[in-house]
Amino acid sequence: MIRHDVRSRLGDYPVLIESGLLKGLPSLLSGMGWRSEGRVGLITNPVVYPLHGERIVKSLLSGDFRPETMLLPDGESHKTLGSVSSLLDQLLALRWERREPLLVLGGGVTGDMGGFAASILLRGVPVVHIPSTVVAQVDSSVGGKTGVDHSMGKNLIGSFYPPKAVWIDPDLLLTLPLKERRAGLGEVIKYAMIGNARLSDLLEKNIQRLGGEKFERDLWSAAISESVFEKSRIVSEDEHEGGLRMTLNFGHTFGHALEGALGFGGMLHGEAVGLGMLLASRVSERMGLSRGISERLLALLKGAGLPYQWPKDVSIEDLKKFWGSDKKTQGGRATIILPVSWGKVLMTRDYDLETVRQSLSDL
Ligand SMILES: NC(=O)c1ccc[n+]([C@@H]2O[C@H](COP(=O)([O-])OP(=O)(O)OC[C@H]3O[C@@H](n4cnc5c(N)ncnc54)[C@H](O)[C@@H]3O)[C@@H](O)[C@H]2O)c1
Ligand SMILES: O=C(O)C(=O)C[C@@H](O)[C@H](O)[C@H](O)COP(=O)(O)O
Ligand SMILES: [Zn+2]
Repeated sequence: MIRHDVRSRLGDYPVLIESGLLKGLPSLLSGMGWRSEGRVGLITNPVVYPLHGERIVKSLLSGDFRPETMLLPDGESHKTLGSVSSLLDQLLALRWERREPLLVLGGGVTGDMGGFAASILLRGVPVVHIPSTVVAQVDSSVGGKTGVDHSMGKNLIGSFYPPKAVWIDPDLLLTLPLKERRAGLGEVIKYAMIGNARLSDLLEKNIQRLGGEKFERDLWSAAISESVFEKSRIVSEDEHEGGLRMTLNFGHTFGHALEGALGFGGMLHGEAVGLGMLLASRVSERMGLSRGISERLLALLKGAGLPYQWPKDVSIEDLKKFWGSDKKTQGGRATIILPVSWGKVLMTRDYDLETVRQSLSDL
Protein backbone atom coordinates (compact mmCIF):
# COMPACT_ATOMS: atom_id res chain seq x y z
CA MET A 1 0.00 0.00 0.00
CA ILE A 2 1.20 3.52 -0.82
CA ARG A 3 0.64 6.22 1.80
CA HIS A 4 1.09 9.97 1.51
CA ASP A 5 0.47 12.19 4.53
CA VAL A 6 -1.06 15.63 4.27
CA ARG A 7 -0.55 18.33 6.88
CA SER A 8 -3.56 20.47 7.75
CA ARG A 9 -4.39 23.05 10.41
CA LEU A 10 -7.54 21.09 11.27
CA GLY A 11 -5.67 17.77 11.52
CA ASP A 12 -3.23 15.81 9.36
CA TYR A 13 -4.64 12.99 7.26
CA PRO A 14 -3.42 10.01 5.25
CA VAL A 15 -4.02 9.30 1.59
CA LEU A 16 -3.94 5.53 1.03
CA ILE A 17 -3.58 4.07 -2.46
CA GLU A 18 -4.01 0.38 -3.24
CA SER A 19 -5.84 -1.73 -5.79
CA GLY A 20 -8.65 -3.54 -3.97
CA LEU A 21 -8.28 -1.27 -0.91
CA LEU A 22 -12.04 -1.05 -0.39
CA LYS A 23 -12.32 -4.78 0.29
CA GLY A 24 -11.09 -3.93 3.78
CA LEU A 25 -13.57 -1.09 4.35
CA PRO A 26 -14.84 -2.16 7.80
CA SER A 27 -11.29 -2.38 9.13
CA LEU A 28 -10.38 0.96 7.55
CA LEU A 29 -13.30 2.49 9.44
CA SER A 30 -12.45 0.77 12.71
CA GLY A 31 -8.87 1.98 12.24
CA MET A 32 -10.24 5.54 12.28
CA GLY A 33 -11.95 4.87 15.59
CA TRP A 34 -15.46 4.48 14.13
CA ARG A 35 -17.16 1.60 15.84
CA SER A 36 -19.34 -1.02 14.18
CA GLU A 37 -23.07 -0.62 14.88
CA GLY A 38 -22.60 3.09 14.23
CA ARG A 39 -24.16 4.94 11.29
CA VAL A 40 -22.03 5.70 8.24
CA GLY A 41 -23.33 8.03 5.52
CA LEU A 42 -22.56 7.16 1.93
CA ILE A 43 -22.85 10.15 -0.39
CA THR A 44 -22.63 9.26 -4.07
CA ASN A 45 -24.60 9.67 -7.30
CA PRO A 46 -26.96 7.54 -9.43
CA VAL A 47 -24.19 6.59 -11.89
CA VAL A 48 -21.63 5.47 -9.33
CA TYR A 49 -24.00 3.84 -6.84
CA PRO A 50 -24.86 0.75 -8.97
CA LEU A 51 -21.24 0.40 -10.13
CA HIS A 52 -19.50 0.63 -6.75
CA GLY A 53 -21.89 1.93 -4.07
CA GLU A 54 -23.93 -1.23 -3.64
CA ARG A 55 -20.74 -3.19 -2.96
CA ILE A 56 -19.70 -0.60 -0.37
CA VAL A 57 -23.08 -0.83 1.37
CA LYS A 58 -22.77 -4.63 1.54
CA SER A 59 -19.28 -4.34 2.92
CA LEU A 60 -20.47 -1.89 5.60
CA LEU A 61 -23.30 -4.22 6.57
CA SER A 62 -20.87 -7.14 6.78
CA GLY A 63 -18.91 -5.12 9.35
CA ASP A 64 -22.10 -4.39 11.32
CA PHE A 65 -22.09 -0.69 10.40
CA ARG A 66 -25.43 0.97 9.60
CA PRO A 67 -25.14 2.61 6.17
CA GLU A 68 -27.36 5.50 5.07
CA THR A 69 -27.09 6.23 1.34
CA MET A 70 -27.70 9.68 -0.12
CA LEU A 71 -27.54 10.51 -3.82
CA LEU A 72 -26.44 13.81 -5.34
CA PRO A 73 -27.40 14.50 -8.96
CA ASP A 74 -24.75 13.68 -11.56
CA GLY A 75 -22.85 16.21 -13.65
CA GLU A 76 -21.18 19.61 -13.51
CA SER A 77 -24.44 21.42 -14.32
CA HIS A 78 -25.76 20.14 -10.96
CA LYS A 79 -22.76 21.34 -8.94
CA THR A 80 -24.91 24.00 -7.30
CA LEU A 81 -25.92 25.36 -3.92
CA GLY A 82 -29.38 23.86 -4.57
CA SER A 83 -27.96 20.32 -4.80
CA VAL A 84 -26.00 20.82 -1.59
CA SER A 85 -29.06 22.22 0.10
CA SER A 86 -31.12 19.12 -0.80
CA LEU A 87 -28.37 16.90 0.58
CA LEU A 88 -28.32 18.90 3.82
CA ASP A 89 -32.11 18.47 4.04
CA GLN A 90 -31.66 14.70 3.87
CA LEU A 91 -28.92 14.66 6.48
CA LEU A 92 -30.90 16.86 8.84
CA ALA A 93 -34.01 14.71 8.38
CA LEU A 94 -31.87 11.75 9.48
CA ARG A 95 -30.79 13.84 12.51
CA TRP A 96 -27.17 13.33 11.55
CA GLU A 97 -24.81 13.76 14.49
CA ARG A 98 -21.48 15.52 14.66
CA ARG A 99 -19.36 12.42 15.23
CA GLU A 100 -20.99 10.29 12.54
CA PRO A 101 -18.77 9.92 9.45
CA LEU A 102 -19.68 10.57 5.85
CA LEU A 103 -18.03 8.65 3.01
CA VAL A 104 -18.10 10.56 -0.26
CA LEU A 105 -17.83 8.22 -3.24
CA GLY A 106 -17.55 9.66 -6.75
CA GLY A 107 -15.79 12.07 -9.05
CA GLY A 108 -14.80 15.67 -8.36
CA VAL A 109 -18.35 16.97 -8.67
CA THR A 110 -19.66 14.64 -5.96
CA GLY A 111 -16.52 15.14 -3.87
CA ASP A 112 -16.66 18.94 -4.01
CA MET A 113 -20.36 18.99 -3.06
CA GLY A 114 -20.19 16.21 -0.46
CA GLY A 115 -17.13 17.82 1.12
CA PHE A 116 -18.85 21.21 1.18
CA ALA A 117 -21.98 19.77 2.81
CA ALA A 118 -19.81 18.03 5.42
CA SER A 119 -18.00 21.30 6.16
CA ILE A 120 -21.17 23.25 6.95
CA LEU A 121 -23.45 20.61 8.47
CA LEU A 122 -23.41 21.14 12.24
CA ARG A 123 -20.31 23.30 11.50
CA GLY A 124 -18.40 20.25 10.37
CA VAL A 125 -18.84 16.49 10.41
CA PRO A 126 -16.05 14.00 9.61
CA VAL A 127 -15.66 13.12 5.95
CA VAL A 128 -13.61 10.52 4.09
CA HIS A 129 -13.18 10.79 0.34
CA ILE A 130 -13.34 7.67 -1.84
CA PRO A 131 -12.57 9.15 -5.25
CA SER A 132 -13.71 7.19 -8.30
CA THR A 133 -12.49 9.22 -11.30
CA VAL A 134 -8.97 10.08 -12.36
CA VAL A 135 -9.55 13.78 -11.63
CA ALA A 136 -10.77 12.93 -8.15
CA GLN A 137 -8.02 10.38 -7.41
CA VAL A 138 -5.14 12.58 -8.55
CA ASP A 139 -6.48 15.94 -7.47
CA SER A 140 -9.85 16.88 -6.00
CA SER A 141 -9.95 14.41 -3.08
CA VAL A 142 -6.69 15.81 -1.66
CA GLY A 143 -6.25 19.30 -0.25
CA GLY A 144 -9.67 20.11 1.16
CA LYS A 145 -11.03 22.50 -1.49
CA THR A 146 -14.80 22.01 -1.57
CA GLY A 147 -17.58 23.96 -3.21
CA VAL A 148 -20.07 24.63 -5.95
CA ASP A 149 -20.33 26.69 -9.14
CA HIS A 150 -22.27 29.93 -9.61
CA SER A 151 -23.48 31.52 -12.84
CA MET A 152 -20.64 34.05 -12.32
CA GLY A 153 -17.98 31.34 -12.37
CA LYS A 154 -16.49 28.07 -11.16
CA ASN A 155 -16.30 27.03 -7.52
CA LEU A 156 -17.16 30.52 -6.31
CA ILE A 157 -18.90 29.26 -3.17
CA GLY A 158 -17.09 26.81 -0.94
CA SER A 159 -14.70 26.16 1.89
CA PHE A 160 -11.36 24.64 2.80
CA TYR A 161 -12.27 21.51 4.72
CA PRO A 162 -9.77 18.68 5.11
CA PRO A 163 -11.07 15.11 5.10
CA LYS A 164 -10.15 12.67 7.87
CA ALA A 165 -8.67 10.35 5.21
CA VAL A 166 -8.62 9.68 1.48
CA TRP A 167 -8.95 6.08 0.32
CA ILE A 168 -7.96 5.54 -3.29
CA ASP A 169 -8.65 2.28 -5.09
CA PRO A 170 -7.34 2.63 -8.69
CA ASP A 171 -9.50 -0.37 -9.68
CA LEU A 172 -12.59 1.87 -9.44
CA LEU A 173 -11.33 3.40 -12.68
CA LEU A 174 -12.03 0.14 -14.54
CA THR A 175 -15.63 1.28 -15.08
CA LEU A 176 -14.78 4.88 -15.98
CA PRO A 177 -15.51 5.85 -19.63
CA LEU A 178 -12.35 6.40 -21.69
CA LYS A 179 -13.13 10.08 -22.33
CA GLU A 180 -13.29 10.71 -18.56
CA ARG A 181 -10.11 8.75 -17.93
CA ARG A 182 -8.30 10.80 -20.58
CA ALA A 183 -9.67 14.06 -19.15
CA GLY A 184 -7.97 13.19 -15.86
CA LEU A 185 -4.66 13.20 -17.70
CA GLY A 186 -5.10 16.98 -18.08
CA GLU A 187 -4.52 17.36 -14.32
CA VAL A 188 -1.75 14.74 -14.30
CA ILE A 189 0.12 16.64 -17.04
CA LYS A 190 -0.27 19.76 -14.86
CA TYR A 191 1.76 18.16 -12.03
CA ALA A 192 4.50 17.26 -14.51
CA MET A 193 4.61 20.81 -15.84
CA ILE A 194 4.70 22.48 -12.45
CA GLY A 195 7.61 20.42 -11.22
CA ASN A 196 7.39 16.65 -10.88
CA ALA A 197 10.22 15.39 -13.12
CA ARG A 198 9.55 11.68 -12.41
CA LEU A 199 5.97 12.13 -13.52
CA SER A 200 7.06 14.08 -16.58
CA ASP A 201 9.32 11.21 -17.58
CA LEU A 202 6.57 8.65 -16.97
CA LEU A 203 4.11 10.63 -19.09
CA GLU A 204 6.45 11.33 -21.97
CA LYS A 205 7.35 7.63 -22.21
CA ASN A 206 3.84 6.25 -21.76
CA ILE A 207 1.23 8.83 -22.68
CA GLN A 208 -0.35 6.72 -25.42
CA ARG A 209 -0.70 3.73 -23.11
CA LEU A 210 -2.24 5.89 -20.40
CA GLY A 211 -4.68 7.38 -22.90
CA GLY A 212 -5.38 4.00 -24.51
CA GLU A 213 -8.47 1.81 -24.38
CA LYS A 214 -6.89 -0.75 -22.05
CA PHE A 215 -6.63 0.24 -18.39
CA GLU A 216 -2.97 -0.35 -17.50
CA ARG A 217 -3.18 -0.80 -13.77
CA ASP A 218 0.50 -0.47 -12.85
CA LEU A 219 1.10 2.57 -15.01
CA TRP A 220 -2.01 4.24 -13.68
CA SER A 221 -1.13 3.44 -10.07
CA ALA A 222 2.27 5.08 -10.60
CA ALA A 223 0.71 8.17 -12.24
CA ILE A 224 -1.83 8.49 -9.41
CA SER A 225 0.78 8.09 -6.70
CA GLU A 226 3.18 10.65 -8.22
CA SER A 227 0.32 13.13 -8.66
CA VAL A 228 -0.87 12.67 -5.09
CA PHE A 229 2.72 12.99 -3.87
CA GLU A 230 2.97 16.36 -5.65
CA LYS A 231 -0.41 17.62 -4.50
CA SER A 232 0.15 16.51 -0.88
CA ARG A 233 3.51 18.25 -0.77
CA ILE A 234 2.09 21.53 -2.06
CA VAL A 235 -1.10 21.67 0.02
CA SER A 236 0.81 20.64 3.15
CA GLU A 237 3.03 23.68 2.68
CA ASP A 238 0.29 26.15 1.72
CA GLU A 239 -3.12 24.81 2.71
CA HIS A 240 -5.06 28.02 2.17
CA GLU A 241 -3.47 29.14 -1.10
CA GLY A 242 -1.40 32.06 0.12
CA GLY A 243 1.20 31.51 -2.60
CA LEU A 244 2.69 28.15 -3.60
CA ARG A 245 -0.71 26.43 -3.89
CA MET A 246 -1.65 28.82 -6.69
CA THR A 247 0.66 26.80 -8.93
CA LEU A 248 -1.97 24.01 -8.77
CA ASN A 249 -4.18 26.46 -10.60
CA PHE A 250 -1.92 26.36 -13.68
CA GLY A 251 -4.25 26.19 -16.71
CA HIS A 252 -7.29 27.00 -14.58
CA THR A 253 -7.79 30.75 -15.07
CA PHE A 254 -8.32 30.17 -18.79
CA GLY A 255 -9.68 26.61 -18.29
CA HIS A 256 -12.37 27.68 -15.83
CA ALA A 257 -13.29 30.61 -18.10
CA LEU A 258 -13.64 28.18 -21.00
CA GLU A 259 -15.88 25.92 -18.90
CA GLY A 260 -18.01 28.92 -17.98
CA ALA A 261 -18.19 30.22 -21.54
CA LEU A 262 -19.34 26.82 -22.81
CA GLY A 263 -21.89 26.47 -20.00
CA PHE A 264 -20.85 24.24 -17.09
CA GLY A 265 -20.68 20.67 -18.37
CA GLY A 266 -20.05 21.79 -21.98
CA MET A 267 -16.49 20.51 -21.72
CA LEU A 268 -14.92 18.22 -19.13
CA HIS A 269 -12.85 19.98 -16.47
CA GLY A 270 -9.64 18.07 -17.26
CA GLU A 271 -10.03 18.80 -20.97
CA ALA A 272 -10.51 22.52 -20.28
CA VAL A 273 -7.44 22.53 -18.02
CA GLY A 274 -5.40 20.98 -20.86
CA LEU A 275 -6.45 23.78 -23.22
CA GLY A 276 -5.97 26.38 -20.49
CA MET A 277 -2.37 25.20 -19.99
CA LEU A 278 -1.81 25.37 -23.75
CA LEU A 279 -3.04 28.95 -23.89
CA ALA A 280 -0.93 29.91 -20.85
CA SER A 281 2.11 28.34 -22.52
CA ARG A 282 1.57 30.36 -25.69
CA VAL A 283 1.12 33.55 -23.64
CA SER A 284 4.42 32.81 -21.90
CA GLU A 285 6.16 32.23 -25.24
CA ARG A 286 4.72 35.40 -26.76
CA MET A 287 5.89 37.35 -23.69
CA GLY A 288 9.39 35.96 -24.26
CA LEU A 289 9.38 34.08 -20.94
CA SER A 290 9.87 30.58 -22.39
CA ARG A 291 10.41 28.61 -25.60
CA GLY A 292 9.12 25.30 -26.92
CA ILE A 293 6.80 24.50 -24.01
CA SER A 294 3.55 24.65 -25.94
CA GLU A 295 4.95 22.20 -28.50
CA ARG A 296 5.96 19.73 -25.80
CA LEU A 297 2.55 20.05 -24.16
CA LEU A 298 0.78 19.67 -27.49
CA ALA A 299 2.54 16.32 -28.00
CA LEU A 300 1.25 15.13 -24.61
CA LEU A 301 -2.31 16.33 -25.24
CA LYS A 302 -2.37 14.60 -28.63
CA GLY A 303 -0.83 11.43 -27.20
CA ALA A 304 -3.40 11.37 -24.39
CA GLY A 305 -6.29 11.76 -26.83
CA LEU A 306 -7.23 15.11 -25.25
CA PRO A 307 -8.61 18.10 -27.17
CA TYR A 308 -5.81 20.38 -28.41
CA GLN A 309 -7.74 22.90 -30.51
CA TRP A 310 -9.49 25.82 -28.91
CA PRO A 311 -13.27 25.79 -29.65
CA LYS A 312 -13.73 28.25 -32.51
CA ASP A 313 -16.86 29.80 -31.01
CA VAL A 314 -15.19 30.87 -27.73
CA SER A 315 -13.58 34.29 -28.08
CA ILE A 316 -11.45 36.28 -25.71
CA GLU A 317 -14.51 38.43 -24.89
CA ASP A 318 -16.37 35.27 -23.82
CA LEU A 319 -13.45 34.29 -21.62
CA LYS A 320 -13.11 37.74 -20.09
CA LYS A 321 -16.61 37.52 -18.63
CA PHE A 322 -15.46 34.63 -16.45
CA TRP A 323 -11.83 35.16 -15.68
CA GLY A 324 -12.70 38.36 -13.82
CA SER A 325 -14.22 36.17 -11.10
CA ASP A 326 -11.10 33.99 -10.72
CA LYS A 327 -10.30 33.54 -7.03
CA LYS A 328 -6.71 34.62 -7.55
CA THR A 329 -7.85 38.11 -8.55
CA GLN A 330 -6.23 41.00 -6.69
CA GLY A 331 -6.95 44.65 -7.31
CA GLY A 332 -9.38 43.63 -10.04
CA ARG A 333 -6.71 41.75 -12.01
CA ALA A 334 -6.57 37.95 -12.21
CA THR A 335 -3.26 36.30 -11.38
CA ILE A 336 -2.26 33.90 -14.13
CA ILE A 337 0.21 31.06 -13.85
CA LEU A 338 2.71 30.88 -16.71
CA PRO A 339 5.39 28.28 -17.41
CA VAL A 340 8.93 29.61 -17.62
CA SER A 341 10.49 26.23 -18.32
CA TRP A 342 9.23 22.66 -18.27
CA GLY A 343 8.78 22.03 -14.55
CA LYS A 344 8.73 25.66 -13.44
CA VAL A 345 5.89 28.18 -13.37
CA LEU A 346 5.52 31.76 -12.16
CA MET A 347 2.52 33.77 -11.01
CA THR A 348 1.90 37.15 -12.57
CA ARG A 349 -0.65 39.91 -13.00
CA ASP A 350 1.64 41.64 -15.45
CA TYR A 351 0.21 40.60 -18.82
CA ASP A 352 -1.87 42.36 -21.44
CA LEU A 353 -5.05 41.40 -23.15
CA GLU A 354 -3.63 41.79 -26.62
CA THR A 355 -1.00 39.10 -25.94
CA VAL A 356 -3.69 36.72 -24.72
CA ARG A 357 -5.77 37.50 -27.83
CA GLN A 358 -2.84 36.79 -30.15
CA SER A 359 -1.96 33.62 -28.23
CA LEU A 360 -5.54 32.43 -28.59
CA SER A 361 -5.36 32.89 -32.33
CA ASP A 362 -2.26 30.62 -32.37
CA LEU A 363 -4.26 27.66 -31.05
N1 LIG B 1 -11.51 20.33 -5.07
C1 LIG B 1 -10.48 20.29 -5.90
O1 LIG B 1 -9.33 20.47 -5.52
C2 LIG B 1 -10.73 19.95 -7.34
C3 LIG B 1 -9.66 19.53 -8.12
C4 LIG B 1 -9.90 19.17 -9.44
C5 LIG B 1 -11.19 19.22 -9.94
N2 LIG B 1 -12.20 19.63 -9.15
C6 LIG B 1 -13.58 19.64 -9.63
O2 LIG B 1 -13.91 18.31 -9.99
C7 LIG B 1 -14.91 18.34 -10.99
C8 LIG B 1 -14.54 17.37 -12.09
O3 LIG B 1 -14.44 16.08 -11.54
P1 LIG B 1 -14.54 14.79 -12.44
O4 LIG B 1 -13.72 14.97 -13.66
O5 LIG B 1 -14.27 13.65 -11.55
O6 LIG B 1 -16.05 14.81 -12.96
P2 LIG B 1 -17.39 14.13 -12.38
O7 LIG B 1 -17.41 14.12 -10.93
O8 LIG B 1 -18.50 14.80 -13.10
O9 LIG B 1 -17.26 12.62 -12.89
C9 LIG B 1 -17.27 12.35 -14.26
C10 LIG B 1 -18.36 11.33 -14.63
O10 LIG B 1 -17.92 10.02 -14.27
C11 LIG B 1 -18.90 9.36 -13.47
N3 LIG B 1 -18.17 8.43 -12.63
C12 LIG B 1 -17.52 8.68 -11.48
N4 LIG B 1 -16.83 7.58 -11.11
C13 LIG B 1 -17.08 6.63 -12.01
C14 LIG B 1 -16.65 5.29 -12.17
N5 LIG B 1 -15.75 4.74 -11.34
N6 LIG B 1 -17.11 4.60 -13.21
C15 LIG B 1 -17.97 5.16 -14.11
N7 LIG B 1 -18.39 6.43 -14.03
C16 LIG B 1 -17.94 7.15 -12.99
C17 LIG B 1 -19.60 10.49 -12.78
O11 LIG B 1 -20.85 10.09 -12.30
C18 LIG B 1 -19.68 11.52 -13.91
O12 LIG B 1 -20.75 11.23 -14.75
C19 LIG B 1 -15.02 19.77 -11.46
O13 LIG B 1 -16.17 20.34 -10.91
C20 LIG B 1 -13.79 20.42 -10.90
O14 LIG B 1 -13.99 21.79 -10.64
C21 LIG B 1 -12.00 19.99 -7.86
O1 LIG C 1 -6.20 22.22 -5.18
C1 LIG C 1 -6.00 23.29 -5.76
O2 LIG C 1 -5.58 24.28 -5.18
C2 LIG C 1 -6.28 23.40 -7.20
O3 LIG C 1 -6.22 24.50 -7.76
C3 LIG C 1 -6.66 22.16 -7.94
C4 LIG C 1 -7.46 22.39 -9.20
O4 LIG C 1 -7.17 21.32 -10.08
C5 LIG C 1 -8.96 22.37 -8.96
O5 LIG C 1 -9.66 22.37 -10.18
C6 LIG C 1 -9.51 23.40 -8.01
O6 LIG C 1 -10.86 23.15 -7.71
C7 LIG C 1 -9.48 24.79 -8.60
O7 LIG C 1 -9.60 25.65 -7.55
P1 LIG C 1 -10.24 27.10 -7.64
O8 LIG C 1 -9.87 27.68 -6.33
O9 LIG C 1 -9.61 27.80 -8.81
O10 LIG C 1 -11.70 26.91 -7.82
ZN1 LIG D 1 -8.58 21.30 -11.73
